[in-house]
Amino acid sequence: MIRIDSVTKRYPDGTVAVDRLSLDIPDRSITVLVGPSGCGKTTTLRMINRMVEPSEGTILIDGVDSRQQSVNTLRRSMGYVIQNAGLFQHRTIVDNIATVPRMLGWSKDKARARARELMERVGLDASFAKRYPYQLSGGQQQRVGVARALAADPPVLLMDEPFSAVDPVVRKGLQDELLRIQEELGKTIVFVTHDIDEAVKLGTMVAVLRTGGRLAQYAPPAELLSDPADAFVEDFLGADRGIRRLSFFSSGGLEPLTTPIVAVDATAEQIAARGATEAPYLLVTGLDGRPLGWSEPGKLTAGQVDAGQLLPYGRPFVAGRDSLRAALDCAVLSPTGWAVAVDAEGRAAGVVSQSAIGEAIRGAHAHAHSAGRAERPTTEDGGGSGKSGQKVVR
Ligand SMILES: Nc1ncnc2c1ncn2[C@@H]1O[C@H](COP(=O)(O)OP(=O)(O)OP(=O)(O)O)[C@@H](O)[C@H]1O
Repeated sequence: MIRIDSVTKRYPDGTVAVDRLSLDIPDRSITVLVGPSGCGKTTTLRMINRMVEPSEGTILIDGVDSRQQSVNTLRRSMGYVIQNAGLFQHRTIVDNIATVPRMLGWSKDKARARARELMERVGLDASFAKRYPYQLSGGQQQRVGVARALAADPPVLLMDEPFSAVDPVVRKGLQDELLRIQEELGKTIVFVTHDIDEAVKLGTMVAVLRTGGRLAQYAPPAELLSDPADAFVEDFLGADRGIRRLSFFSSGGLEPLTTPIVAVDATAEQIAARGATEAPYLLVTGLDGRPLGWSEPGKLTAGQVDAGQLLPYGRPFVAGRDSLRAALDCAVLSPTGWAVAVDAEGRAAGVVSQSAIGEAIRGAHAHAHSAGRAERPTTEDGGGSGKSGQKVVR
């Protein structure tokens, strides 16, 4: 564990960048420092590897004052990733990644073999090995930056706004990749961002800092969203915090109705029987069980279903795996107001009304309230890093 114990940083010009900050950073998880520009995030991160020395207070690594280690030993145990990757422009990708192992005295072959292994781990094609950084996109360069930081297998990774310079799609890919790497390698990651969505998606714990380097709140993301400590945190979380909180609730409690589902080859009797359900529309599926679209019961004729005439079913959610937020989104975007649930193979598993989702939301809130706070799930496209809880996709 990294313990930041009542640490203050006062720069020579008198600026107090960090003010009596105390944080316990758990092992093998992602701790995010978030807050507005100038609130002391970078300074805090740099005090962990002693690029900046605290003016007061101590930083303990596994119970030992970080000042008791040599700076070199300390930094070797901490990979460091910055915005724009900070690659050596005159070195090939493979040699960029091999930098630290080479510094540690590994042979060129061994260091390059390690670098190639890491390229694969961060999702970089082996054909990039001999290229130079300028021949890679921004997102690819960031992957190289992550690979380079991981090269000597340090237990800790310090990441300073590593993904802020890339577009939202690439950024999402990099975030997902980081969650996957974290799950596989179990690193202790301290991650700085000014983007609260990124913080909520990646953080096991999130520290919200306010200007002047003071801690506003330190909590798991679900708790941050449900119980912001004060108006500053609430404001920083933004207006749609209620909706975003639904990302932490599983859709597993929903009970999709199967009766309004008819196969494209259904008989007149089957259509008639299905038409008598509580759903105002029928979901027509193909012979493979995948949804094709919605139809009013009276408009379906056995043997003559025209898929082109059906109402689009929108984006389905995977029952039990996706979150209540995803289910609600499907219902809101569906032309019928009903969400389509599918199984992991994409076959229709049932349909859910907005009011059923509303009930599930109320139930989840009540449960979270009685449990003290919402459980911290892991998510496929965000929200977690492989700890306890159910897989929920947001
Ligand atoms: N070397 C320095 N000398 C004096 N003041 C500094 C120095 N480095 C940073 N500061 C000040 O300390 C405060 C915190 O800076 P820091 O870079 O830690 O913030 P930050 O939260 O990372 O900001 P940003 O999100 O804009 O990167 C700012 O007011 C900054 O101007």
